[in-house]
Amino acid sequence: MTADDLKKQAAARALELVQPGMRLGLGTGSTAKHFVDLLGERVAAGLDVICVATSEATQAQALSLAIPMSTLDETPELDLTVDGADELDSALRLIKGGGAALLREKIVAAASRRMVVIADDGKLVGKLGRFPLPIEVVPFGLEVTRRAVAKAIAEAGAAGELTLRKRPDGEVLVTDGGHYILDAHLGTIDHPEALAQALNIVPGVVEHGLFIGLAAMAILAGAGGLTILGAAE
Ligand SMILES: O=C(CO)[C@H](O)[C@H](O)COP(=O)(O)O
Repeated sequence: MTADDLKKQAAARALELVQPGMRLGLGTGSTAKHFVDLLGERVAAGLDVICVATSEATQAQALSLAIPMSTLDETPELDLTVDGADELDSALRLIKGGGAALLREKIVAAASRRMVVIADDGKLVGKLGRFPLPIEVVPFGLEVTRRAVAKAIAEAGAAGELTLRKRPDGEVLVTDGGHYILDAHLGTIDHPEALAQALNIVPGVVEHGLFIGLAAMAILAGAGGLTILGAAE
């Protein structure tokens, strides 16, 4: 079974949580893409839902499948958001933003009664930090912000290189919100809450990829089947 098959299995299990009439947040990335594809099939078969996307890419995918789309301004309270993650631990603390959508992903997750993570079980780690932590920053004053981010990371007891994310063609990546991303290569994050708080107050930091206290459940697919973390309902 391929990693993509596992992602699809997790997405299919998450689809079972969707009820008619629900207001849904749609995540971003290759795993969330499976969920949106499967949801599109259910919508084509008559399921009534209204959705908000976490990225322009997901918005385009959902519209191509004729999924009814809204905005957070029109639909500020969501019942369920289903999204992928780059890493998670057993306390359902996440690193997100590998697909550069962390800002909208966090806003949508926070507007949802319930956030469910779907992933292959290779994303589950004992300690967060192997995946570089994405930190979204405004382009203005980048070097000043980079130094302040480095200081905040050190104060939270972590250390590692900060790299400005580039696109495959070598140009600086610009997010849907018009910002840059600094990836913090930390190796391990011993104190995720402290790091999140330290980053929250750096001027120029728009958002960071530590999602703490947002996910209520994770559906992890592995060779041995599905593992559910958190509250199943
Ligand atoms: O946070 C994200 C995008 O910003 C994604 O959810 C995360 O990168 C996981 O992606 P994938 O399902 O492709 O592994």
